Amino acid sequence: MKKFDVCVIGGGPAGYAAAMRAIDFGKSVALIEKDKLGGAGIHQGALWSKTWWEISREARMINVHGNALNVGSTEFSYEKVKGEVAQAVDQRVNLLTHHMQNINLGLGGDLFEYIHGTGRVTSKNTVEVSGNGQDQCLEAQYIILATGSVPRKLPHLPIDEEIVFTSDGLSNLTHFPKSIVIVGAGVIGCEFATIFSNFGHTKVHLIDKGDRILPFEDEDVVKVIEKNLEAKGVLIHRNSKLIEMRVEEEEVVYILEYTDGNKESFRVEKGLISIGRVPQYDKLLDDSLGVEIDDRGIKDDLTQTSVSNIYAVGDITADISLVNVGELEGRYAVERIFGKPEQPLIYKNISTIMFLDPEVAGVGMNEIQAKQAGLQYKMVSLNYETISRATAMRNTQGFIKVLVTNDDEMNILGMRVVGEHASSAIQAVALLISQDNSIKELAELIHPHPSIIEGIQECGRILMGKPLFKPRVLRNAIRCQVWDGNEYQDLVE
Ligand SMILES: Cc1cc2nc3c(=O)[nH]c(=O)nc-3n(C[C@H](O)[C@H](O)[C@H](O)COP(=O)(O)OP(=O)(O)OC[C@H]3O[C@@H](n4cnc5c(N)ncnc54)[C@H](O)[C@@H]3O)c2cc1C
Ligand SMILES: NC(=O)c1ccc[n+]([C@@H]2O[C@H](COP(=O)([O-])OP(=O)(O)OC[C@H]3O[C@@H](n4cnc5c(N)ncnc54)[C@H](O)[C@@H]3O)[C@@H](O)[C@H]2O)c1
Repeated sequence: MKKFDVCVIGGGPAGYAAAMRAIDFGKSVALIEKDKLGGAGIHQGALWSKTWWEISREARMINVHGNALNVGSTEFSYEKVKGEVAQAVDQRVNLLTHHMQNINLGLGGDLFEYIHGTGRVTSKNTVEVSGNGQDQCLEAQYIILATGSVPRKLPHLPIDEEIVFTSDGLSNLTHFPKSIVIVGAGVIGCEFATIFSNFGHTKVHLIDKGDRILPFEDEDVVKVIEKNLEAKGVLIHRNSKLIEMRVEEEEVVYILEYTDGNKESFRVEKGLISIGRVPQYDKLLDDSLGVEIDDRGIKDDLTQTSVSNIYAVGDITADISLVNVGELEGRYAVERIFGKPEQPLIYKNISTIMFLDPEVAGVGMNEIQAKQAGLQYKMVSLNYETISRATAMRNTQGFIKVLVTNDDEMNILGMRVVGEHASSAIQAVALLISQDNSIKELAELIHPHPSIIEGIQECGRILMGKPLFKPRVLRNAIRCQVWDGNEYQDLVE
């Protein structure tokens, strides 16, 4: 039986990051992957969907600016776009593979081994690997579970991955459908509504069980996204509930019931179900192990499960499903096992981008979360029209919104940026949040010009009462208020 210091099950972002960090400690590590290296970080997930999004944006630009450039209307070839996306995926897998294949060079021993097969933890220190024609059993001092998540399904939704898809099966599509209904208007649903509507070949219908799209995001953010989706012909179903969905003559028929009791039936070519993801641990653990599991998934205390040498990282822990969080947890678990973690595992400064139209970047709390936490906070919101980079881009749609503590310190609680280059604005604020630091730090820091991040600097100056643009003059572009637990009060007269 081969022996390793660590056995990592799952070769997605969390597992890969854990394995690579173990090598830094000079530990022997086996990385087991049952399907495709990279997991949802690459395939049918982050990289794949972002490549679709990037190309769809270019398509949209060509369509929008076509007249000015004398291009006229353009048909985009589904096959060619799909081919380009496949190349992006291959490129990334090739990089990881090359890196993995050469990782032992110069280490003075074979520390790393990649094993293709399905892993199953049979005892506290043993893992069985099957399905690759060479079943084997490994012994490991520590085991890290990183088997990710899969799309959530419900019995009344007829998912067949041919007519009604999840994101996992969407690459089976062979053409831009004439119409598609997307059930679940969260991150995946709205990203694909953006992608399909950007190409302009598909009529998109969008449904959520919440009373609006992106129900977990602030209303001002959602308003901009809704407006742009609807401008591209997306039908957002409101005040209604999906009561039936079926496949009929190779098309999707669905019935909505409105709040007034009326019902309406719709027929579209395809369906996409994006109602969340669930952790994947089916048949992963022998019952005798006693790893504690609750209705959300495997229970962990800062990545350690109830069995002391078994750790769980990434989507399997059912907290936050993001590549950066998976990597953070994977690295943290290994540092905790073999040394002292360099940083505590904190989630309050996790940053995200939602790839919509325009992009939405977020770090820390939004207003919904701050209110749920019962906080009083100061809020400043600054429209893109005040930022000269946005003027230069000829696109001033969007805003920056910063939340800070309602005291003299004004420590940053969170930020949302909606607009072009939104993601460029996140890093500095993420750092300040992790340090429990104040917006004042940014107000005095010299920023590059012209840049979107100058808008964050201006937010700081507004809160400190020394902005370039006076809120009382630009009332439509600047809001500066305090939420006192019950209502907003203007901070500038
Ligand atoms: C459509 C879509 C778009 C997304 N976009 C973004 C984005 O833009 N940004 C972002 O940060 N996140 C995004 N995510 C989320 C992100 O992809 C996941 O949070 C991340 O991939 C989780 O990493 P993981 O390693 O925990 O799991 P996964 O990536 O799911 O990897 C788990 C791996 O484990 C393997 N596995 C499972 N069981 C076994 C077993 N028994 N033995 C061996 N191997 C096993 C699986 O085959 C898989 O390769 C997106 C997800 C989806 C679905
Ligand atoms: N850009 C990114 O970072 C990115 C992109 C895609 C996915 N992801 C990750 O993947 C995860 C999964 O994405 P997702 O969009 O599936 O989940 P989600 O939690 O973002 O959204 C699910 C949506 O489905 C709705 N819903 C739930 N049950 C429903 C039902 N029965 N009928 C109608 N609507 C229903 C919810 O109200 C919610 O709005 C996300 O939480 C995110 O962490 C991240």
